[in-house]
Amino acid sequence: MLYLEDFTLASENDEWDFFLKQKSRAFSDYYPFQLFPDKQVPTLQFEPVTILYGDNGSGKSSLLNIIAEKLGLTRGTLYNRSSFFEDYLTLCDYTMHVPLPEKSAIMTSDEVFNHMLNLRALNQGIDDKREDIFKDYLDHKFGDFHYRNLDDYDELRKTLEARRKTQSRYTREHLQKNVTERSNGESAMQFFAQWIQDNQLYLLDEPENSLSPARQQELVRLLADSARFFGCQFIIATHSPFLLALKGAKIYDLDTVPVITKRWYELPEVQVYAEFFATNRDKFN
Ligand SMILES: Nc1ncnc2c1ncn2[C@@H]1O[C@H](COP(=O)(O)OP(=O)(O)OP(=O)(O)O)[C@@H](O)[C@H]1O
Repeated sequence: MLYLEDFTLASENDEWDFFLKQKSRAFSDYYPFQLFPDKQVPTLQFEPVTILYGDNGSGKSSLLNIIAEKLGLTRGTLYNRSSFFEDYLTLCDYTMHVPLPEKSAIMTSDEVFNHMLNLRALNQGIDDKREDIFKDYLDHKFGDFHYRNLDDYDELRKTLEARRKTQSRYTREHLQKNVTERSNGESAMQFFAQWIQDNQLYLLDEPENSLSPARQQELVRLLADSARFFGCQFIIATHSPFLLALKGAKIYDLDTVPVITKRWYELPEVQVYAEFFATNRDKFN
């Protein structure tokens, strides 16, 4: 599905005009101004899956964030805009094919990381509570309790229960189970599987982070199916050879001047992997 048809960054002339109108010159950092003119980025024409490729610092994340902020996409963590970000956005333009679905969002590694921290905090809370329940069990099992009147009924009930049950059974029955423990990669994959909904536009910034090669391939299947069968559009910044090889994806190479589209096997990073495995082929026999 196509929601966002194209996106045009501020032109070099727009950037110059903007600076000529500035009264103050007291800034040393004009980000994201001055990042893209030298790269000669054309109007980006999107497909159901479009990938932004480039070396570290080539501007993939910046481009994703500019698109996300211009479109007003939802994001799970705060984005710290620089002083000139808003001015820059006014100089960008885009075409929507159909109105933007309302749950469309950008996802960066911060969101995945937060998800993992939340799971851990939840389990930590449960673990802390377990200590309280252990203590409660021992107090009731071995405490010197005397029933006096109806106000003590609750304590009596707990005392009888503690004397009847083993510590582990008592704890189990009073405690919510820990959220299933997962590795970082498993949690990240679970996050994507839960987070991606039908018929939305998603911008993903290096979603391969913390995923093993096998899980990256699982993510590729999820993204391919979501785009093909469930009405999603994706714009992805990535270094992952598996994601770069996503079937039918259009890839913009931000390292080439002017920026052009390439096939996945033409990309230098993919060729590095190919050469490495070709050089070491004898070790696999
Ligand atoms: N908030 C910011 N303020 C100033 N400069 C920034 C800011 N964010 C990024 N930059 C600069 O913009 C350039 C592009 O960075 P960006 O993070 O977009 O690259 P990237 O291609 O996503 O890199 P990577 O693959 O390492 O994630 C870099 O030189 C970076 O230092």
